[in-house]
Amino acid sequence: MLMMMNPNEMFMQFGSVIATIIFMKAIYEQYIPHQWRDSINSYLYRYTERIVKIFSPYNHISFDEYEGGKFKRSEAYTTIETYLSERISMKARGLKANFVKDGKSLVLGLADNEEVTDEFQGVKVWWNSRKTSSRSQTISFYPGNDEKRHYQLTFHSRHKKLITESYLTHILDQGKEIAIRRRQRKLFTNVNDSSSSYGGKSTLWSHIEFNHPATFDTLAMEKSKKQAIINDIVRFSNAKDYYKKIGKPWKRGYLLYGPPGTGKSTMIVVMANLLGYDIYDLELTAVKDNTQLRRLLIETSSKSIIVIEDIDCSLDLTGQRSSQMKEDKDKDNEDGKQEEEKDLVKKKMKEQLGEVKKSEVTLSGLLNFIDGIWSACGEERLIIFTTNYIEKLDPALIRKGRMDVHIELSYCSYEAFKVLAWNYLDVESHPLFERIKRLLEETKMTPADVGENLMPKLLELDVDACLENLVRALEKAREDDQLKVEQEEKEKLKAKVEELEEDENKLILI
Ligand SMILES: Nc1ncnc2c1ncn2[C@@H]1O[C@H](COP(=O)(O)OP(=O)(O)OP(=O)(O)O)[C@@H](O)[C@H]1O
Ligand SMILES: [Mg+2]
Repeated sequence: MLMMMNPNEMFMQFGSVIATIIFMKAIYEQYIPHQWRDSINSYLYRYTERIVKIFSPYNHISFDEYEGGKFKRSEAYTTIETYLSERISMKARGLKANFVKDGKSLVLGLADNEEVTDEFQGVKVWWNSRKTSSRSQTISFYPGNDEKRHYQLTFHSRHKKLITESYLTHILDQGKEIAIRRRQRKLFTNVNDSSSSYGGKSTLWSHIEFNHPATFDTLAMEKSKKQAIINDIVRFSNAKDYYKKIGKPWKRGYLLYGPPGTGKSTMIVVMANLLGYDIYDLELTAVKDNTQLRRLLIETSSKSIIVIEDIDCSLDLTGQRSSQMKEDKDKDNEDGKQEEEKDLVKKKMKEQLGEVKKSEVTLSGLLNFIDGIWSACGEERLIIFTTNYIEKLDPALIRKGRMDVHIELSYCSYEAFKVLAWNYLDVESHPLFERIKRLLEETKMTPADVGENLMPKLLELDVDACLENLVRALEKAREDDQLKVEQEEKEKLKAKVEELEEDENKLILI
């Protein structure tokens, strides 16, 4: 019939069909009560959908919001919700906003009955967020519809293998990663009685929310060295199968060493921020004994960094195995004695403050903690030691397999200074940079001190004043170094003279 009509007639016919549909819709919305319309709509939708499905070349997979009745939210649904909200909801017209757990940030997701497309290896798929409501049979405190939500994935049946074997795994992995990045991270520290509880269980760790702004971009360090560290930790965090293949626990040790104020603690923070890990700051002197040390390790969660700062003066571990080696070294290293006294004073002060209970943690307990049988409990963990004196540490403590990567954080180089100049003053070049470069080559100044000298002292930012302030500080440090060298020369000369006088006296006596 259609073939015989001329375009005008066809247009007229088409127009009258549309007018009839609009008229029927108006009658329907006018006279059918609202609460019936929902159920009629869902019946209509369900039956049309069934008919469409029979003839359609497309497959569908549904992911219900709840599994096992109404009580347990499906993990797959939550992960897909996270994936869609981060990856593709921006393409959708209808969005809804939810708070994430910490109640601080809003997350946008797909509004109900919204459709959005995604692409995977060149294949297009469609995601629908569906809400169906049915009169609830159960007695509920909140009479009304028993709303059920689900996501529906639609794809062409010729891509069934790719979607079911790769795409679904891909979005679940991505969704989990996004969730970890979004979760509120924690900073744990050990307490020596299980008074605190976490997740409803008593634990030896107490925690606070961890929000530290430092990133690898703000860390003052040579670019190549920084990139090598980033590659190493990112490779580690993606190496679950690799560690399984080589039969090793999925953990990696880092020893950060260098003078005070060179960024060891900052490095720990930027590593945790990059990987989205929690930090367990382990104060060894507060650990009663090896058993408690093992318990602390067992209670740490995966995707975390276990930190022992200043390992050289945490416990008297170094004296337990290499006393002979230490004595030899101290003999010909006078300032070793002063350091020794300094550490002893530090420890005595802590004991007086009652901080240092007599801890019975032994070196072997610690060695096993890091790379023994116990170290295999839990996975995806970094263990980081920091120290100002690497030479004091027992070789067994820092061998490969325990401390796999040794990273020296040292005095500020010119390249590191430029990172700080950008962080503090938003400048990438300046006439004073050449002078500062030369001074940094002649003088040792830690990034902490460089940063402090760059910090604007006035309300408004005066870049020249800040850089001039740093130049003055570097020149003063250079003078102090020269004075110190002259002083040491004088000491040596004086000691030499005394030695000669002694020999002369001996000669006279003979
Ligand atoms: N390389 C760096 N990049 C950026 N900031 C740094 C760097 N090194 C030190 N700082 C700054 O100096 C301060 C001290 O740094 P940090 O605590 O990391 O030093 P540290 O090496 O851990 O010192 P210590 O050995 O005394 O514990 C921090 O506020 C940090 O912002
Ligand atoms: Mg530190």
